[in-house]
Amino acid sequence: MKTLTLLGYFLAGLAVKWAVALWNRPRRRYPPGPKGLPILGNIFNVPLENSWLVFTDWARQYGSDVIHVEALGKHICVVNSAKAAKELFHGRPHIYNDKEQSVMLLELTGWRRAWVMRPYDDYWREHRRLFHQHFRPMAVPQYHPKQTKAVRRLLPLLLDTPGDFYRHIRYMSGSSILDVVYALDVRPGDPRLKLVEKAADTSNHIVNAGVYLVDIIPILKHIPTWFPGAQFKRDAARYKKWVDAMYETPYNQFKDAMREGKAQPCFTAALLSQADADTTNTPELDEIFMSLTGTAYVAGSDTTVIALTTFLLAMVLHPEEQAFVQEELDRVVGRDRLPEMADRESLPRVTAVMQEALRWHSPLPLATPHRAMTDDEYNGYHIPAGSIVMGNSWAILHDEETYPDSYSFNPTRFLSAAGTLRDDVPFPGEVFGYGRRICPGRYFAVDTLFLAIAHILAVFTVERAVDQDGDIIEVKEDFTPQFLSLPKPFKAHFKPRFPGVEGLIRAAALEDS
Ligand code: HEM
Repeated sequence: MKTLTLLGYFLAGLAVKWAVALWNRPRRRYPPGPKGLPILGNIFNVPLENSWLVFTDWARQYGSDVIHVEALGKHICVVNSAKAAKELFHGRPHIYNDKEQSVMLLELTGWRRAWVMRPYDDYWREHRRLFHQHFRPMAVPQYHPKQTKAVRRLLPLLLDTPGDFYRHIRYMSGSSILDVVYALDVRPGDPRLKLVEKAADTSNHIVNAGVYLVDIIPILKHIPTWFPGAQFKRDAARYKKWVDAMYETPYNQFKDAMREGKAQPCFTAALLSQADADTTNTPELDEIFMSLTGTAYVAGSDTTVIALTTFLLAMVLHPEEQAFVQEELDRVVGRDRLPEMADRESLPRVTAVMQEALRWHSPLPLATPHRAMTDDEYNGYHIPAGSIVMGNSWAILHDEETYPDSYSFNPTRFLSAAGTLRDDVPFPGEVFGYGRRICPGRYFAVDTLFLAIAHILAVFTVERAVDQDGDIIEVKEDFTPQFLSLPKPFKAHFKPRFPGVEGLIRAAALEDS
């Protein structure tokens, strides 16, 4: 008992010392933001939902494109303009390309292999270099046949069970990545697809859950799983099994197939054959390759699904924009065949609608948080080393000067009077993040989106569904408020556009199987 009392005094003493040190630390001129409480800072101001909207309002209210809040000694800076994002993330790469290290994600749940979260160091550089070789603009056309196949397999699913469109799109996006990465030909419901979906869901769950106490007090990672309040450790242990299996199982299966001479060309095959024959079996190299291949699925699948679901919501809400794109598809592609990648130059309206869907509501409105590696100054304000620095893509893509009437869904903003793509309205690149950490899968993603949008609008009109009584089911512009933000569930109907659609769809799906 006496020991416990002494321990109590000791901990209380430590807490007071920490609080006094925090209170007495030198005051710096941070970027403006809401005034916080002593010690606790802005802990009660930091928005947990739709934070991009709150940060956008603060930027206006405080008249600064970079704003600052502090919670329990942690500094958070939010960059709300394209100019500041360019200057900081792109212009000062040695400062702003690091990532915050989460104990929950990286140490407890097996996500250490997700190099999207790795620090800005040589290990990350090696991943980035290898990934870029296979996903740069010159490399991605090799994937077009597989992407086209996946999109053409989506069409009969939408025709037969349109009500399940979200599940079908998830299948299309996931299966195309598994095909490109491991040459896996998966059908809906395939256990290999289920495995990666289940593992990927854990990262969404953790990220959307907000802050874990163990990330604030890392020593908690040592408490035993049976301890009261250690639910996070029990969850982490469960997640780790799935996450490890997601990284290891398809990769090891592919290596087995390669040994048996049955491997098909894909990203994993290219990595393995590129490696020096003597070193292919080193555990270090296997770790890097597993990290590269598994992360492609996690980073690329759900983001693409969200972008496509957002596009579908926009089509249901704006039938006139849909008809505008369909007029182009009928004129360029006709009704005797399906669109192809080669049609892209002649389909600027399809590209415009894709860009507008990404701009209107990006899947990651705050991209992913970066971390300042050293102290810095911006516009006379101090940004301390260790700050979390977020690019507010939502604010940048709703800047009225660049995108007038920015809340409206208006694909023609990207088109000239002659109907070509304008080069004075920027591609909404902030959707893919910032600086050296900008999404390296973006060229592949844009190709998938183009193909999917062109195919869907060529054969279907996406419209409001009707209920059992024949009444139209209304749809609202409503998105989930967390980090990965997608349209809240809505109903849509996929109406075949012309007689003969069904034959076209089934023939193409057969051809590509
Ligand atoms: C519409 C689809 C996509 C969106 C909106 C998207 C968005 C993003 C964003 C916002 C980041 C973080 C950038 C930053 O930290 O500043 C990122 C990183 C990343 N993305 Fe994507 N992405 C998409 C598709 C893909 C695809 C298809 C792949 C793979 C084929 C991919 C692979 C990655 C990887 C590996 C990273 C980590 C890069 C690094 O840390 O250096 N993404 N993506």
